[in-house]
Order: sequence, then C-alpha cells, then structure tokens
Amino acid sequence: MKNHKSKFFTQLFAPQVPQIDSLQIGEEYMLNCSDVKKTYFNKTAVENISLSLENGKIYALLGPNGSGKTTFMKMIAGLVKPTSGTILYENEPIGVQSKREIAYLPTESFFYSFMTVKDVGIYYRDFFEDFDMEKYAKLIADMDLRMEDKASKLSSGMAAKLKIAATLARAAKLYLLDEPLNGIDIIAREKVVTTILNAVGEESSVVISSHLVDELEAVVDSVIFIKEGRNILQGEAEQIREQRGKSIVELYKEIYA
Ligand SMILES: Nc1ncnc2c1ncn2[C@@H]1O[C@H](COP(=O)(O)OP(=O)(O)OP(=O)(O)O)[C@@H](O)[C@H]1O
Repeated sequence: MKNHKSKFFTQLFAPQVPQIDSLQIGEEYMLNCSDVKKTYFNKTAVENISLSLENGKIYALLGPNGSGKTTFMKMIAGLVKPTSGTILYENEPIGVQSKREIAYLPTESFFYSFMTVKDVGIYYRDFFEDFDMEKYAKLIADMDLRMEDKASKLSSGMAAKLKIAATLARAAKLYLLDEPLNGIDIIAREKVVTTILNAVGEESSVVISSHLVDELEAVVDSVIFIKEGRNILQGEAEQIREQRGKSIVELYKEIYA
C-alpha cells in the first residue's frame, strides 16, 4: 500500500516539477543547482536536483528522514562533493568564496563541552571573518542563554539555540539551517523562528530543513519538497497553497504519509 501510494504521489507531482530548462536559471540568482546527484557507494542520496535560490527569501527544505536534505545542504556548503551536476554560487563553483558567504548549521554539535557560551562565540569569531560578537551577544540574550553558561551543562534545547545563535551571528548571504528546531520545545519554537528571521539581513536568504512544517508554514516564502533524493515539488508557498487548495502542512502529510 505504502509503495503504491508513494508511486502515486511521485506520478502526481512529477509532471509539475519545473524542469531544468524552465527553471529560470540565470545570473540573477544567488545559487543555481543543475542536475545535482550524490551517490555514497551504491546508495543514491540525491538525484536530479535542479533549482535556483533568490536573494532575500526564506526557503523550507522539506522531507522525512533520509530523503537527502542534509546531503543537499552539505553540497552547497562545500562539505560534500556532488557525484555529478553543477552547483554555482554567485555564478562560481562552490569554493573558498562561497564558504565565506554561506553559513551552515549542521545537525551535529561543533563545540567542546569545556567551553562556555562566550567561548563558543570567540571560537567562531576566530574561524569566520563575518562573525559579529555584538550580534552574537544579542542572539544569546534573545535565546534566553547566558554568556557564562557552560556548554556541557546546557539541555539539548539550549544547545540547539546556542548553535543557531553562533551560526546567525555571521553576516552571511546564505544561511543553511539543517533541522534547527530539533530538540527545541514546542513553546519555544515560535520565538526561535522569529529570532532567526530577525537576525537575517534583507538581502540574505535562508534555507531551513525540517520535518516540523507547522512552525514554518507561516514564515516561508518558498518550499522545496524532497523525496528519496529528488525534488518532487517546489515553488512559492502561496502559489502552491492556491493551486492545491491545501496548506503546506496538509500537502506534506499527503506526500509523505
Ligand atoms: N556518508 C554517508 N554514507 C552512506 N550513506 C549516506 C551517507 N550520508 C547519508 N547517507 C544516506 O543518504 C540518504 C540521505 O541522507 P541524508 O542525511 O541526506 O537525509 P536527510 O533528509 O537529511 O535525513 P534526516 O532528516 O534523517 O537527517 C540516506 O539514505 C542516508 O542513509
């Protein structure tokens, strides 16, 4: 039944996924991905992904566990090399310049347990030229954390907020946030989403990967649905809602049920 259903949705959505030649790929987009594929040994994690990202937009990258979201983000961040296809950031291949301007929030923790929240900021500042200590201090306060808190003493939700603050304190042009809301309780999520949006400059874009669609529905401009490594549906959230007569949350449940 499940297979039958998934095949049904693939067929339902496939014809409406814009093809590469109609994707408006061009110099005006900050990021252009064309037919991107990543294979790990005999496992294809990402396949046929073609899309463009504009400046100043909030994107939701949606899909269940194992659908390829992390792999896709890591390729844009320059941490994983595509097996085939092209990713251009500002019309140049991913490399030193893109890494300067793209901030990536991984799902893993990246600070040592002996560090305080302040140490994490200093550690980040030493790595990234665009890291702004004042912005970090404000984000830490907005996240209800304190500079003197020890990373080892933080709950998983607090550690998740710390990761977000450290990533957003960079003045990046593109933020890739991989499951930023994981571990954050339902009450705090809305505030964290607002904090994220307030911290991002008007010209910058954000890609938020998540399966917590309820929290993102109201704030994202565009959605990218990934299933089994392929982008099966993408577009402006408002337009998709109008065309389908459904919310993004309802569509998500329908596609991945
Ligand atoms: N280093 C790796 N070696 C082998 N297979 C991998 C590797 N990384 C990811 N995969 C596989 O690629 C597929 C996509 O994984 P990926 O982590 O990109 O998905 P995801 O959508 O981010 O999942 P999640 O929401 O669980 O983090 C999965 O089947 C995963 O097992």
